Amino acid sequence: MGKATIDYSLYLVTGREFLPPGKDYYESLEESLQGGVTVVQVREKNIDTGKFIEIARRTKEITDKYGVPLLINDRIDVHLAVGSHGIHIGQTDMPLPLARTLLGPDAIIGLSVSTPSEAQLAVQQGADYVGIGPVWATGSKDVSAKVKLAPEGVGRVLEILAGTGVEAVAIGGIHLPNLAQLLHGSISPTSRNHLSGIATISDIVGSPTPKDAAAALRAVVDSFKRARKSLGNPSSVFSLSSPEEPRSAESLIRQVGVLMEVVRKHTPLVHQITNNVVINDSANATLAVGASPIMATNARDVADLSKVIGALLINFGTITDKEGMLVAGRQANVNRKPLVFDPVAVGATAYRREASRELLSHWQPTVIKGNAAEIGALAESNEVLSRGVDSVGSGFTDPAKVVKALAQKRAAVVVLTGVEDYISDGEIVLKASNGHELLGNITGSGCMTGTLVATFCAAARLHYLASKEPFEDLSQLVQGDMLVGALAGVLVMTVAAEVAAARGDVKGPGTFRSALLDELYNLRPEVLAQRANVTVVQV
Ligand SMILES: Cc1ncc(COP(=O)(O)OP(=O)(O)O)c(N)n1
Ligand SMILES: Cc1ncsc1CCOP(=O)(O)O
Repeated sequence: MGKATIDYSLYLVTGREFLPPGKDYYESLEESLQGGVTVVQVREKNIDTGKFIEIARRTKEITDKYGVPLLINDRIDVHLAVGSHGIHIGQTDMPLPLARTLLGPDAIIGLSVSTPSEAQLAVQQGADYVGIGPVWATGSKDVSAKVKLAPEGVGRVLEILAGTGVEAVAIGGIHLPNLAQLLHGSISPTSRNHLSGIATISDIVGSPTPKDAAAALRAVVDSFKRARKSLGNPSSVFSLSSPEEPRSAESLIRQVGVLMEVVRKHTPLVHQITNNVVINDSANATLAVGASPIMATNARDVADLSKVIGALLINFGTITDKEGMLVAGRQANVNRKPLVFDPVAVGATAYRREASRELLSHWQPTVIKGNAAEIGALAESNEVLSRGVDSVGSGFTDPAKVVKALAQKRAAVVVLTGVEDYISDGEIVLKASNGHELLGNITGSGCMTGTLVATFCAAARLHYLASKEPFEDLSQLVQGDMLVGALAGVLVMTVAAEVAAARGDVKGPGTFRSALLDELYNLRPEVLAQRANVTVVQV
């Protein structure tokens, strides 16, 4: 019959034990197919062969009715007995070459992989597709001994598969609220390969309304795939929001001016979970540029807030409320609000490294902002070390390359602060050379920059939504040009600092600190445009 062509967009793995009480398996299956499931795998772990064959046979009658391919978990005999399209096997099941010999070239054979080397072998051995996982913890299978890949780990596997023709679905703990994070965060850093779809048990099987559950997941996956296809293969995840103008330094500076006006006109609410040292200065900086700060940290508070805020800043300088950070960030993704992550001193302790890993596997940041030591730690470079919250040494040999690579790896805009600031969305790199050395003499100036980046990312989103038909990409985590938002935060802070430092009444850090607040308040787009020193760096 020839090999089936499979659309892997929404892959249902069955699990009768997860059905809601009273829900019939076949009824649930049929509803999920009506909702848009594109491929089904019958997975039965503790069942007699006769019963397995019976379930697979009846399942096939239903999948055939909807023209959806059927695969069988592990069991070649059941596959042969019911004439399904193929099998899915794991690393400890029958070896793939042997399964291929037994089944012939036309059978679909999928293999579970967790690492790039397993993916490499899957390609060599002729797998048709791979199931990459577990992405997150799940109640549907005991994966306690397995590394949870998170979107970034899925991306590392996708890198290996690029150009091989082997398709990939991710599996494990995938639900509607983390789906967009997974799809975007797993785009592979260099080749920009992406998932063909997602596999799930409980999100569909556990639902009392599987048709709706499947339709909701399918809409996000379809939307993501459509957007990736229509854009070719852009290296910036934010290119999905198609920049308004060519990205020259002049046009970007002009757009920063527009965002300054947007903030003053719309006063976005900027939710900040930040450290004890800078709460007051950050709130005042937000007010000074015309936005409104809210500094809630409690997990019970932050979910409701997410619907009304313009953007979220998560600065983990004193990591007092990690639960609040986890919930707020996830909600920002769900509500498609910009999320700025400031991983203060992330390289300084094992606890911080672990906390950052946990946060970044739980949500997808829009912007990551840090000094050289922090960016170095996230980029896994040991070129720059930290001493407490500060960087030591003279910085990266090639900072532009580091920010661009990290932006690609993390599918986020990356801002590296220092004497010169570097900003990249993974496509272009900007160098901004404003600021004043007095910024280094007041505590929290880096944190305030993070605050302003969040503020202007909120403005970038508002500007986008007001100026165009919002594009219908349900999988897109944010709408608007976040590169411009990040640049605006950096420029407003550093240009205001220059103006403040030049004032006759500024005698040192104390007077500078108050003058800075005044100049943030007084700064106008024309002055910013005159002083902004931005260049596009070729990498
Ligand atoms: C699509 C998909 N991906 C991964 C798995 C897991 O398969 P395996 O590793 O063989 O584990 P069990 O399913 O047998 O517990 C899968 N079933 N489907
Ligand atoms: C079979 C399997 N393999 C890796 S995780 C997993 C379970 C996926 O179930 P859920 O979608 O409910 O997390």
